[in-house]
Amino acid sequence: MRTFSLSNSLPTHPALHRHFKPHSRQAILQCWQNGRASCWPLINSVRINGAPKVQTKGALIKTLASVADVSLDQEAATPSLPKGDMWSVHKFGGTCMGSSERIQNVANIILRDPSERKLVIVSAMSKVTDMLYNLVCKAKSRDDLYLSALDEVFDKHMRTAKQLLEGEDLAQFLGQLHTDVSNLRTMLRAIYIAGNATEAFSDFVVGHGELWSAQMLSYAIKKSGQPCSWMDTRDVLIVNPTGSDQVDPDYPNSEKKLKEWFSSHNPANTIIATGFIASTVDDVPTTLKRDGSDFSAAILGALVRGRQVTIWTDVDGVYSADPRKVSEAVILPTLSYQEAWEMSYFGANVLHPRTIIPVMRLNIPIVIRNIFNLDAPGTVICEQPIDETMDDETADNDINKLVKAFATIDNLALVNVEGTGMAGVPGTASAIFSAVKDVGANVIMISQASSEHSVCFAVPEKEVGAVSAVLQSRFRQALEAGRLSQVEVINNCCILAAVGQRMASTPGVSATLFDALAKANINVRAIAQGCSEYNITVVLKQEDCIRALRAAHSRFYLSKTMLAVGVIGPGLIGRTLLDQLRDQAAVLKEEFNIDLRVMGITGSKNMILSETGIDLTRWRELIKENPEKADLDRFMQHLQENHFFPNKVLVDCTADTEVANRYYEWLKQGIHVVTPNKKANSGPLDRYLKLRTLQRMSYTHYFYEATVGAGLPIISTLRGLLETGDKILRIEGIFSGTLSYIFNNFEGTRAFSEVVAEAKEAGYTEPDPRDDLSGTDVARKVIILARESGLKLELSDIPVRSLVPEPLRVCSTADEFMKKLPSFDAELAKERNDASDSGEVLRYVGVVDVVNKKGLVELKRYKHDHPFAQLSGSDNIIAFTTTRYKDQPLIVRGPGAGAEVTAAGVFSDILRLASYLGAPS
Ligand SMILES: NC(=O)C1=CN([C@@H]2O[C@H](COP(=O)(O)OP(=O)(O)OC[C@H]3O[C@@H](n4cnc5c(N)ncnc54)[C@H](OP(=O)(O)O)[C@@H]3O)[C@@H](O)[C@H]2O)C=CC1
Ligand SMILES: N[C@@H](CC=O)C(=O)O
Ligand code: NA
Repeated sequence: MRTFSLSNSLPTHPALHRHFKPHSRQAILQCWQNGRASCWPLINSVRINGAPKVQTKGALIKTLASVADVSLDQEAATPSLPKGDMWSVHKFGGTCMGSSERIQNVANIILRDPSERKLVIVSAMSKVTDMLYNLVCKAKSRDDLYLSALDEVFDKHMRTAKQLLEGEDLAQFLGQLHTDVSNLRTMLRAIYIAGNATEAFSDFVVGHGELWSAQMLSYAIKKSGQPCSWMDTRDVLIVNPTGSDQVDPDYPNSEKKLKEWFSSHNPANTIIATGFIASTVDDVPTTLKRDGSDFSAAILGALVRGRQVTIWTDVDGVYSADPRKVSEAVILPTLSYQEAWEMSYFGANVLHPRTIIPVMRLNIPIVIRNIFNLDAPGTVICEQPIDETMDDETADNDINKLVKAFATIDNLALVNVEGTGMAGVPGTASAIFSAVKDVGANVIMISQASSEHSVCFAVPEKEVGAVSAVLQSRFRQALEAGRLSQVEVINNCCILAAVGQRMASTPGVSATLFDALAKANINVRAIAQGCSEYNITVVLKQEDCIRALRAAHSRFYLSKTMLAVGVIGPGLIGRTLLDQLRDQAAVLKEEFNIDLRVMGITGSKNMILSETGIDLTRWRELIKENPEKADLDRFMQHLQENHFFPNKVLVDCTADTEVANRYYEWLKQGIHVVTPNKKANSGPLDRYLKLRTLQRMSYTHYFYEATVGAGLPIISTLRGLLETGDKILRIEGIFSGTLSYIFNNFEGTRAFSEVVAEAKEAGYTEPDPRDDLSGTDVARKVIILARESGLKLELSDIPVRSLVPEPLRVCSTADEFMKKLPSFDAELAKERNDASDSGEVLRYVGVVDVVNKKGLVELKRYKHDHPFAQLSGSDNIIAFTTTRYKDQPLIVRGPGAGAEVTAAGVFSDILRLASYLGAPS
């Protein structure tokens, strides 16, 4: 018993009142009043009142010690057993005991453990239990091969022992092995003759694997000079069978037997005990069934009141998600018993729930460690662990820390029983589930909305046929009478569960989970969360499973926003963007928690794809040296099928209408779109409206800032005005970087065609400069802004003044056009000179006249002092006249074309997307 005395100040100590609920306070005070009396049971019954730092019983005692001068004395836990806290309990599974080298390795680990007393539970050598079961099967089916199979078992142990042991120890072990095997031969012969074996017979045979491995390990330790005993746990562990494949430990009888064993054996301080095997109260050999050795370790750990139980496996600990599905999954340093329990249900590599119960009752920590990686500290499972890395306030506020882990269950079906006749009718749920029970189906989750019009539940897909049939027949009358409308089966479902004890009572956790799923465009079919709040379960489409797991994991656990990017059109803008992404990727990852990966690059002829992200320092070589034939369908599919990244974006850096026509399909599939290509927003109005409607209805984003004024904030400024309730009256300006450059530099000293060639060279023009000179590019921008302002205009509604000489409109290529342009220089020179003669300059302007619902594009003359006459380079200038900006328009001005600024505009749309998806902004 632990006993302690408390100072006089305890009853009034503020910490006592702050940290503990009334009944706990009472228990503590009772301890205090009893002075050195037996307080541990009372302390054990104390329920912790969410006191952030006082979350384990150990921490409670420490807190009491600090606030109230508690002095701790420790006496033996059980009079005839060595003191509880001295015992360090280990369990080594079959893989750890797989060969002589591995057994020696286990011995070394035990030898290095400095604990005063060690209790080590071992499984049979790997595969031996199966070999032994197989012997029984063969004998039962009168297959003579059981004899040679028994020889194999014998040989395996003899070989191992010979490699591991020597001298007297070896002789003793082999002597025992001979005796056991000859007994087994007799027993198997009896089974062979009877053609049958009782469970006790079978358990007796199968238990030999543990007997031999425990003895070998015990000799190996002794060989190194440390005294060691071995324990046949059939002498100690008493269990009661409670059904097929299940037993309950009989603690009082086991404790009694354990004390007797200690007094009769007077064992060494290190004891190697057999896992898996036990006896019934009638002294019949039996086993602990599935996960038996873990269970043995937990029961024995509890019986000796161990300090901790270490379960040695071949993984570094418990992961935050299945690492085969989420490569960013991390090892959890701590888990509460309840969390481990939840995780184990979902098949995580943790203990079976029943193996947790014995130690959980006594708050003995379980440590999961990797025998093949001793440097890994493993995962500690204990009563609500304290995360020492964060202070209480952060812990409470940080939603990302509240969810510990995520898990999934595949191949489920949802059954939805629906109808108006269910509401307020007691017994409906019971009738449904008793029918389900009758066909032996396992109900994995249940959900019923409070309107009571439907109950839905998930079962393994392979069981749903039987469930559906039994419900149809059991509820035939109700279905025929219309009280139930349907028993619906939804196949191809899976479950995603978020697990974390601290989710309890914390607002925002489920919102964050659902937000992450919505942003990854994942539809949730059903939801369940018990009041314990340890687990939020959502049912999803099977095909979304891994994507959902990754979206949720990255949102909560890594708080990194992962975005898979597909770049279409590595021309001037596309390649500049790729270079900017290359230069900025590391900073975004480290400082902004945004993980951008370019998963594919495609031009019109060639493409390259990657599963994990293209090396952007080498993409030019890769696409030249090892390309695939370009195929936009496959390109999109590649991005879509990569479940690794929950969020995907296609960046269209072409000027192609065919590519733009695909945005609708991409958005519909949950792929975000970012583009500087004007074709979609200035194409047919109905197509544009359909696209915008779809995008507004979904969580999928479509950004196109660079379509007007390149990197200048034109679209976002306009949106800001509209969204805050301003009314746009007129938008007017110089929207073409090319035409701006041309007229800023066409000053009479150089030919028109020469200046056009310069603009093309500088990267201001469209792929075909005729798009700029014809006024079409300006008209497209006018249309984009007009539509954004609510006008329903078509491109053909905008009259344009084309600067492309009539005969050159038919040139088949841009190059041909550029070659022929000089012969038409005289025409524009005249127009320029006329303007100059009257003290004016030429400027190509666009206007969105919202008041009169029209747009226009024209070549106008301006006086030298007009702001439009003062531009330089490729400057755009855009003036917004609005209800709020009426006397003085809001003006945005700056370079409106060019590779760097345009690519930066596209890049900043990608980052805006990342921030919409949850990245810090
Ligand atoms: N230049 C600027 O200042 C600004 C440009 N923009 C816009 O940026 C976009 C790109 O312009 P820019 O980089 O100059 O053009 P480029 O001609 O340099 O590049 C176009 C790219 O698109 C590719 N491409 C064309 N059709 C397809 C297709 N069907 N499938 C896949 N790839 C295709 C081409 O590939 P391939 O070579 O294999 O045919 C090429 O890589 C245009 O929409 C333009 O309007 C917007 C604002 C400013
Ligand atoms: N060619 C365009 C590029 C930007 O959209 C221009 O010159 O403005
Ligand atoms: Na812009």
